[in-house]
Amino acid sequence: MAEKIVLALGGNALQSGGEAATAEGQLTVIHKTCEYIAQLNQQGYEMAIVHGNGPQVGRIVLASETAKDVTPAMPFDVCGAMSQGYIGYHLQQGLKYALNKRNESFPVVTILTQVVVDKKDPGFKNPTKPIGPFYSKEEAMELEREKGYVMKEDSGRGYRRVVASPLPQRIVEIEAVKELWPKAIVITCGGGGIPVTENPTGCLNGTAAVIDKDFAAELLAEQVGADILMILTEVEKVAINYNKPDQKNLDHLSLKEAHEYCEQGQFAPGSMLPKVQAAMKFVRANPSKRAIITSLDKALEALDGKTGTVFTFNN
Ligand SMILES: Nc1ncnc2c1ncn2[C@@H]1O[C@H](COP(=O)(O)OP(=O)(O)O)[C@@H](O)[C@H]1O
Ligand SMILES: NC(=O)OP(=O)(O)O
Repeated sequence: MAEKIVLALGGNALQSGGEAATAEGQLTVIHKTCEYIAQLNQQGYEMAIVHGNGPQVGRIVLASETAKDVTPAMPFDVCGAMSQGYIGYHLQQGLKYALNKRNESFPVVTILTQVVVDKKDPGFKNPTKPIGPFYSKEEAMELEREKGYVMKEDSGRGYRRVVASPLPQRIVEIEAVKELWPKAIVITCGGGGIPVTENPTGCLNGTAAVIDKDFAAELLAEQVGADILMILTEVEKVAINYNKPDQKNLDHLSLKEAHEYCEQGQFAPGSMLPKVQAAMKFVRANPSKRAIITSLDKALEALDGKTGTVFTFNN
């Protein structure tokens, strides 16, 4: 039987580093990304794709705020929905092209996905999710003063606006995902899902936040019974002493080892830490399964056990 994979696509799979997040730039990068995904499809894996949206939703929010004198600014959740729509559209186009080249006519579908979060999630009081472009320290301080943004340094790459990132609790469209999965490559929970809260009558309301796509991918992987959670980012392996002379890249992490390294602060919050935590959560819930963190171009090799950092429950 085909193995089921949930793929979480990081920023570099959608946009090249440092460049402005233009639609054209994104489509060019996505075409390359889709070549790798089509290879996985060719190998017979059943896949769902979850993608990030930090740069995109940040720019949509900025554009909307800038245009507020001519048309009312869009609420944050609507900006999230717009980012799901346009990234999904690009992935559908890129995947169709890559599959056609291989004479495969597999359907590809994007599901606009809402994800329920808890109104009382502590994430609402402590913004951590970086969105939009990078700024210098001086620009960041001015934005804090002028617009009331919360700005934070992002992994040595510059300053970015940070917003609330509550944990995903429930995927509203999960039944549709399960229905479509065997018949199509499903793009779902984009940008971690459109964050909504649920009132006691079951009514859903959009909320101002950006859910972490690695945590949403993990929740999805659990709910569809995926065999593998694969988190694709810029680095081939997770490291300890990252960016230091004694950096050590890791081939394998048991739950216990990963926990110890987290305690030591080896993984940067807002970048590698949520990926490691998502991988740990998946293997804790599925002790016989594995999670992998690697780069997009190494995905196939990592599935063959040749590279990447593999997380398992035990050693
Ligand atoms: N311990 C670590 N091991 C490897 N990479 C790390 C580590 N700590 C921080 N990083 C950085 O985290 C980045 C991944 O986070 P990020 O760029 O936010 O993810 P995404 O690909 O989802 O956009 C890596 O490219 C690397 O620069
Ligand atoms: N929503 C989200 O996690 O986006 P990034 O992967 O771009 O941070």
